[in-house]
Amino acid sequence: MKIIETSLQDVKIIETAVFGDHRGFFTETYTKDKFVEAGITHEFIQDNHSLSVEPGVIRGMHYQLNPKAQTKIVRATTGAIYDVLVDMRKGSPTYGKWEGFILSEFNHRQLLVPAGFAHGFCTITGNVNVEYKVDELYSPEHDRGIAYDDPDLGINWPINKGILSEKDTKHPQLKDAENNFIWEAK
Ligand SMILES: Cc1cn([C@H]2C[C@H](O)[C@@H](COP(=O)(O)OP(=O)(O)O[C@H]3O[C@@H](C)C(=O)[C@@H](O)[C@H]3O)O2)c(=O)[nH]c1=O
Repeated sequence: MKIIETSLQDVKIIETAVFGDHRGFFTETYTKDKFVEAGITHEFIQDNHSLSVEPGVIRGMHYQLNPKAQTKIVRATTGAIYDVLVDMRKGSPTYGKWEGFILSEFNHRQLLVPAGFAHGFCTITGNVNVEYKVDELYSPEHDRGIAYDDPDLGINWPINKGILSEKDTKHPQLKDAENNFIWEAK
């Protein structure tokens, strides 16, 4: 298993060994011992799965407030997404910064999204299945978002006009968002 650091503090790309043959491939997507050895020690207690039918669907930018903040491990099992994270942790060296990552059925990459990051993605193909593990249960009372098109963030999405849920058209900018995250050095 390979761990690749990113420009965002504590965000990591995970590459598991993929064994291809004439039938297709096999990979262990989550193996507790290997992940713990790589420093990913969270207890993942819920698995999520979404389907986005069209290219250009944007879901985001989502987070849950403490004490229900979630660490996530995200992957695309069909199609491809441009997955974006924003560091919302006050005091973090990368506070207010964003980075985008291609996650696809072809690169098998998974992304570790630490608690305190807003997370969202844009589908760049049709029929995109995204699956992710979380270490806190869904809590509608703690569920929050920031605007995917916040001009202060300037996220460079791969499309001009996304297909969004009604909820996702109404999020505040980062500067006006409810935010109780503090970065802690490891
Ligand atoms: C996230 C979630 C939603 N739901 C319900 C609430 C709602 O009726 C329906 C659809 O919810 P949403 O519109 O929030 O789904 P979606 O926009 O796909 O939300 C997801 O977006 C990505 C980017 C994330 O990072 C996730 O954590 C999550 O916020 O599913 C659950 O029951 N459990 C969950 O864990």
